[in-house]
Amino acid sequence: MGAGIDLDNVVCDFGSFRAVDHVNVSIQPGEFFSFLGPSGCGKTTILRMISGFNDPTSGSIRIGGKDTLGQRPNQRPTALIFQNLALFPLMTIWENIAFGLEVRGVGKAERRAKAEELLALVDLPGAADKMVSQLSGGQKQRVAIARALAVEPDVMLLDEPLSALDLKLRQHMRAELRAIQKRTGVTFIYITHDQGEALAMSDRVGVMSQGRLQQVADPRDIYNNPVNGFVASFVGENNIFTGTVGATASGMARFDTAHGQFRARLGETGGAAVKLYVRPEHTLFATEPGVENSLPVTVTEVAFEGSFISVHAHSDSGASLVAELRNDGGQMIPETGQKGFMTFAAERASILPDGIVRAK
Ligand SMILES: Nc1ncnc2c1ncn2[C@@H]1O[C@H](COP(=O)(O)OP(=O)(O)OP(=O)(O)O)[C@@H](O)[C@H]1O
Repeated sequence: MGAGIDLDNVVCDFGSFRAVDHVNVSIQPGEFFSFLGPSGCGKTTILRMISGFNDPTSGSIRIGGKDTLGQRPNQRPTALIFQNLALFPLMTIWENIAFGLEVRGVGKAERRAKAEELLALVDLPGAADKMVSQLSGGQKQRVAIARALAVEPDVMLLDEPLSALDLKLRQHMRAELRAIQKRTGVTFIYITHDQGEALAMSDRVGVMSQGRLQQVADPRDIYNNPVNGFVASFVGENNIFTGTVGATASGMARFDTAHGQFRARLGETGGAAVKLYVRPEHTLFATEPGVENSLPVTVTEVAFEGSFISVHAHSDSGASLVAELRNDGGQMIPETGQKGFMTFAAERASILPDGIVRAK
């Protein structure tokens, strides 16, 4: 069974630069947890601190309830997987997988048996005697995972392990990784800048910006109820309006903009500057105006994307909007140049703080 990990007010400074800024999170035993954020937001630094390759400047990290202070990487129950797999090309697959066991003095028959067991777990039965060069990118990835699992870690730390694979394989490996994690019960901590990957695989996601954890929640909540403009924009697309909050009632508010008055859900704004965010898939094109949240527009482009159709439009007041319509035959698809209305339901639109969570 996997171990839980507690990050308690963790800070990491490189000289005067603060790479990780007061991060607090408890990851549950057996959880698949992803840190998601743009390049340079501090994800790798968090992973390196958990594995023991970097020390926190302040704060503490507990693995399985034990403080890791002073523990070297090889004293921690963690295994690390990188994008660069570093498999040994001159060893067979089973020798690669059993390498960590050999280092620990485990006998050959036992090593071979363990390697076979792990190959079955990662869905590569029969590959034991092949060479690394005979495997595809996705198969090599599975071997790397089997090799990391061979030493029976309580926590697997994965640093963008799928980013070198092509799109189709990456999508397939998402499901594979998730299945392997559930089969083993090992805690997985996954870092990625790919929101689709994080949402598809994780029990919970921690979204980061500039060293700070912005929101920790399950994937649906991250997407449907982002806490601020950074999370809303990093995890998905939006139509965005600037304006000011008017009258409020039961969690909803009027929002006054240069493009008219709208009504939307009011997030935790804390007095900060706000904007209105609505997803393209919650924006509709109609020939008649709706009762509220309806903007007269002219369609500028209709892009066929396969499962959906993107309708780009300009409002008479100068706003640019996008609606994504499902290609299910149930919706009227407008043509370029057509006049009409972009509308959205108030319950699907959110007024959120514009910026990011600042350090305390
Ligand atoms: N050893 C170091 N010395 C100085 N600055 C560092 C060091 N390691 C990381 N940084 C800086 O800390 C910040 C966070 O780096 P980190 O590698 O954690 O980001 P990341 O979110 O993993 O990004 P990426 O996805 O590009 O790997 C970056 O601005 C980086 O330049």
